[in-house]
Amino acid sequence: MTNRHLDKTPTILRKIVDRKWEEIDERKRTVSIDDLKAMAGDQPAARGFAEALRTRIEAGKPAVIAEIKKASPSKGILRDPFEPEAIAESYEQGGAACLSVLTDRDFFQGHEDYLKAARAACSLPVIRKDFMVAPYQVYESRAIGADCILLIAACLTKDQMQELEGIAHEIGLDALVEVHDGEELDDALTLTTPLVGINNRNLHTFDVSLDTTFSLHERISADRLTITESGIMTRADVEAMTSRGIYGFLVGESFMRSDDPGYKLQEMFFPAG
Ligand SMILES: O=P(O)(O)OC[C@@H](O)[C@@H](O)c1c[nH]c2ccccc12
Repeated sequence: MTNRHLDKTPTILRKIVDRKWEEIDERKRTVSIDDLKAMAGDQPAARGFAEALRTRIEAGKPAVIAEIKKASPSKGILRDPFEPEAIAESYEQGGAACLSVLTDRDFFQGHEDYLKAARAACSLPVIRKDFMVAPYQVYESRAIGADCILLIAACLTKDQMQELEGIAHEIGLDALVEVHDGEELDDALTLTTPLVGINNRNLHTFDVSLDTTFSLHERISADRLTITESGIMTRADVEAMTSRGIYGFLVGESFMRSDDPGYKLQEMFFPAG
C-alpha cells in the first residue's frame, strides 16, 4: 500500500492498517464482496447521521457522538464488564445525538456484533469506528447496519478517500472524514461530506492536544460541521470548544470509565442550571 503518511516510520497506525488488509483477505474467503453488496441492498434506509448532528449544531446545542469502546491500544481495557446495549440506552437517555461503535477486533477489542446490538437498543444513528482502507469494508458497514463510516486521512490517500466516500454515498451511508494536521485537512476538503472530524490525538504517537482543534477549525467553512474528537474529559474542555463556536463532539474514554455513561454525558454537556 503506498501512502505518504504511512511511509514515514513504523507506528501503531501502520501496524493496524497492515493487519486490516490481512483481515480483509481472510474475510473475503468466507463472504464475497457480491454477498456484501446484496446484504447491503437488503438493509432498510439508514438513520440520518449527518442530519442528527446538523439539527443540533444549527440550534446552537452540543451534538455529541458518544462512543462505545471496550479497550484501546493506548489505554488498555476501559470498561469491564462491557454491555453495548445498556450503554447505548444510557447514551440515548443522556442526550447523545449519535453513537460511535468500535468494530476493530485486534487493537480495540471491538466487534460488528457490538454495533448491531447497540443500534438495536436505541433509535440513534451509528458510525462504524474502524480503519477503512478498501471498498469491501464500506459494503460490509452497510450490511451490518451502520449509518456512517469513518475515513481517517492519516491512513488514506486523497484518491482512496474520494473512492470510499463515493461508494458510501451511493449506498446511503454518511461519511465522517478525520484529520489531524493541515495537509490532511487539505485532502479532506476535496470531499463532499459536510462532516469533518479533527482528531486531537495523533494516531502515530498517541499525544493529545486540544490545540489541534482550535487551530484547524479556523480553516473549515460554516457549511461544514466540525467535530472535535478525542481527549474531551471535563466540562471545562466542552466550554473551551463551545466558546470558540465548536459544537460537534466525539467522546469515548471519559464516558466509558464512568459507572453511568449517559449520566456522565449529561453532566459534561447538559448541566442543570
Ligand atoms: O476516548 P476519547 O479520547 O474520548 O476519543 C474518542 C475517539 O475520538 C477516539 O476513539 C478515536 C478517534 N479517531 C479514532 C480512530 C480510530 C479509533 C479510535 C478513534
